[in-house]
Amino acid sequence: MLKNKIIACIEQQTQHFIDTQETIGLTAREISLELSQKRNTVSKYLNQLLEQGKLIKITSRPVLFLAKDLLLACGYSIERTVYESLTQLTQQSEQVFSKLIGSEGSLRTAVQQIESAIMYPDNGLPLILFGASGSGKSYIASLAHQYAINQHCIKQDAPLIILNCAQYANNPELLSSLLFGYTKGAFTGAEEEKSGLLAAADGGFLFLDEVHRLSPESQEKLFIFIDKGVYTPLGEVKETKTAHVRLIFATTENREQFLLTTFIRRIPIQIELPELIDRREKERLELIYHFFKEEASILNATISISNRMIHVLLNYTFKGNVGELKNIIKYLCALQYRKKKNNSQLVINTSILPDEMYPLPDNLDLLGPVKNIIISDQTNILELQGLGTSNDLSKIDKLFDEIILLYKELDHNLSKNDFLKKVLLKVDLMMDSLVFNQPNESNRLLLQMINRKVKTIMEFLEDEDRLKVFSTSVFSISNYVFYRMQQTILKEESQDSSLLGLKNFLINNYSDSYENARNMILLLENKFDIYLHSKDEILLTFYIISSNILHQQSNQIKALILAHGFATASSLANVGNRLLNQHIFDAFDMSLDTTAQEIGRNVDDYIRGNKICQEFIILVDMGSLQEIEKFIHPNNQITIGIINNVTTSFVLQVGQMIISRESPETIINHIQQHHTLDVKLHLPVKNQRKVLITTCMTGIGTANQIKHLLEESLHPDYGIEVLAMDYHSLKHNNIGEQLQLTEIIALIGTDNPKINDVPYIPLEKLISGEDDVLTEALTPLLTIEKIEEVNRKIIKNFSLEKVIESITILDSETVINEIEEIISQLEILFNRKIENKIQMTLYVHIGCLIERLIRNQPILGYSQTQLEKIPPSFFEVMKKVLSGIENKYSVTIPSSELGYLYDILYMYH
Ligand SMILES: Nc1ncnc2c1ncn2[C@@H]1O[C@H](COP(=O)(O)OP(=O)(O)OP(=O)(O)O)[C@@H](O)[C@H]1O
Repeated sequence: MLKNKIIACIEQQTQHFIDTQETIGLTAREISLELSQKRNTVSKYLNQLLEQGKLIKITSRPVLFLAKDLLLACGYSIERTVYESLTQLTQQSEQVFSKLIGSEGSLRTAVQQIESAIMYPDNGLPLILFGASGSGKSYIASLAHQYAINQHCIKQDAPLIILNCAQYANNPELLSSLLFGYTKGAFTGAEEEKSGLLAAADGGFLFLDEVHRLSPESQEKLFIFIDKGVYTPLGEVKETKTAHVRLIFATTENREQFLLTTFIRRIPIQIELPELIDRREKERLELIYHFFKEEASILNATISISNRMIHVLLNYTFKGNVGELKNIIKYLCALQYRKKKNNSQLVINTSILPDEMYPLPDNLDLLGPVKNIIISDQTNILELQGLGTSNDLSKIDKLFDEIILLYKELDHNLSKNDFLKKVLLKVDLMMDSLVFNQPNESNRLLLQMINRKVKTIMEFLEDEDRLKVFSTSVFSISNYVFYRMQQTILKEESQDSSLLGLKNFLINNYSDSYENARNMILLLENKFDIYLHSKDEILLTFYIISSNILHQQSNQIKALILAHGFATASSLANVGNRLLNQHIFDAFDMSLDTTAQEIGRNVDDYIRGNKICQEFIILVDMGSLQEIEKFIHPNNQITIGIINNVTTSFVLQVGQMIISRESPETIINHIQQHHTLDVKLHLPVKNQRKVLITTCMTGIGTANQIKHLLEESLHPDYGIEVLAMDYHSLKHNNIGEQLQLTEIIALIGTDNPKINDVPYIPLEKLISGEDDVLTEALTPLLTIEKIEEVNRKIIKNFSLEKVIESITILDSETVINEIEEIISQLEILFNRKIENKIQMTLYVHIGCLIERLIRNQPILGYSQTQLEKIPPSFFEVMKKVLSGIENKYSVTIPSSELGYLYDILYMYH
């Protein structure tokens, strides 16, 4: 058949081309002459073969055809069917590492190191790859071999011999004989001489995987080979052998673990491959798309993958790294391939994931409705990732040109104010158009990733007190970065003097905004590996001016929109701010399953982090109001109005009232009168009762005693209440009605029930006079003189006698003497001086302990595993020291109580 003849002819000539780089016999005309066929007929078949992917076409003059599979087999990297020139084809093939995803990212240094190792005269340098299973060691070794061929460092047919040392780990002799070969009679069964893998790899590469499994003897033999290029087969006594072998080692262990230091020192190029999860998100996404594309090509099918599935694959920690990711994708495709009907797509969604990948991440709802990404063997992955060229880029360039034109009019026809107004309007419009021109579904993942990172950058700037973080601005800047990332070729920087002039104008007039834009750009470039221009610097400066995100004083109420769904709240806030022409609204976008606690915490952080505002209005969507109320920190010195509605018209209505400088109380009252909506008003702490809490594990009676001691130390005019509370209720966060709308100043007791954000003062610290927590807690409420007065009274009222008297019904003097005796015995038996503060703790603790045991209420909660860690000798000593108490009060001290005493003596301080 003519078609086969044409193929055979082209294959022959392609081989000739590979060997000699000559292009004879590769044109349609030459083939038709060779086969004595009409040129038209040959051309028709050539085009068919091209469409079937068997040939590639070089559209130079004359047009050439080459056999694709043969080129691939000989190490050419073929990514297209049509090339403009042979140079383009060969250049691409020289870039062997372009096939390695991440070669321009996380593996960039690795690739540079490998290239240097290979090009090193005369025989290259040995190198070792450190990396977890599946991180790409074998793949990189094969690419290194290919690279060496393409660079003509080794011959076209030079071998790549691979040996996994782990397979022979239990038989080091066999491994050594395999590697170095052996002589006849070297060991039983060695009936004739056999050359080893070093000899087989002569002229090429030997890749030793899991090299840490090589015995120290073999490692030593190898390093002699590295040094001198000679080795001795097993059983050989006289002669050494030589070979020219380039060595690549790999191991999953870290370098110190198994390798001889003498050996590792011989390997100058040492390369660490990162774990998959530590690579950039963009790179992980590219790997996912790449492996699906590979499957699409192998199975000759189109694959439809849900965005959720991509999200899961993107965020799952694969212990087997890239290799495992590839296997999972292969498994999923194979599974669906079996079910595939003629010509239908393979549908890949999370329902078919293997059991070990459950539970799925809980933020899947952030992705919005399920959308599918379609991949075939023709898919351009860069475009799929949104990294292809885009017209929106020109939007930025166009805007910039307009700004330059306006700038040229500045001081002639335009005042500074008018110039700024016009430019800000244009910048706002462009930012809006970027935000509202939402990307397609496959790009949404990328946008979400960018959004997260931009947020981190903005939060960093906020921590440095430079900017305020608003979801709205995070979202706008993310969109900006997203569109900026779509450029593959950068438009040349304009050398226009107006650009420099404009930059200076901003530096002179808006230095803060300009500085912030510059800082932001540095961070963005770093985080996203993109290069941003002076134009970006200028546009972002205008954006910062316009969105008013610099930290400055303002007495306007702030409004926060909280809504479920990706960017729902941000979009509403953007609309509100734009239409009202002021930055009033900030936004929190929440996924559907965000817990009440998280919502509360976010809002509380936002409010407390916002140093410039004392009054807030929060608009929430259905069902979030109660939770927010619950989690707002009681110490806030602010007024918050919460409204359960987030429609656009409502956002505008509230915004109008804020612009009219209505107070939150008025806004909430107005809404209550005119709408049937759930609303809440949270008043500042100024108006709340200030409370000190006392508590004791032994019971409310003791807590009451401590309360009295405290009350004696606080003048009633100070307006500070003391409340005795049950320890166990506090521990279970059961704060109770009586503490609502109160400000808890501090908690004093014998053990910390750990209430969020409430400072705890151990009783013994009050006794020893070492406490400064109370002073700190009282500072915002009392003058220095009054605090000193309180401290003086506390020293008097919290003497050891008085405290022991209040924690036990027994005679305090006797108890103190008994504990004193215990402490001095402990000092002798443990041969250590017990510090003062530990002594105080022991007085309070043992006092309570005696009281508890008499009441038959010992603490039993000490964990068994912890108990097992305590040396038995400790129990023996304690039993002895405490036997007096056990006998006198007829009680038995359980091990768990001894456990707490152990903690006091050895852990607490
Ligand atoms: N950066 C990458 N780009 C494209 N494919 C990759 C990349 N890294 C690894 N792979 C693919 O992942 C699979 C696993 O990689 P490889 O076998 O090289 O890992 P390894 O580190 O040698 O694993 P092991 O230690 O388990 O032998 C291979 O099929 C390889 O082609």
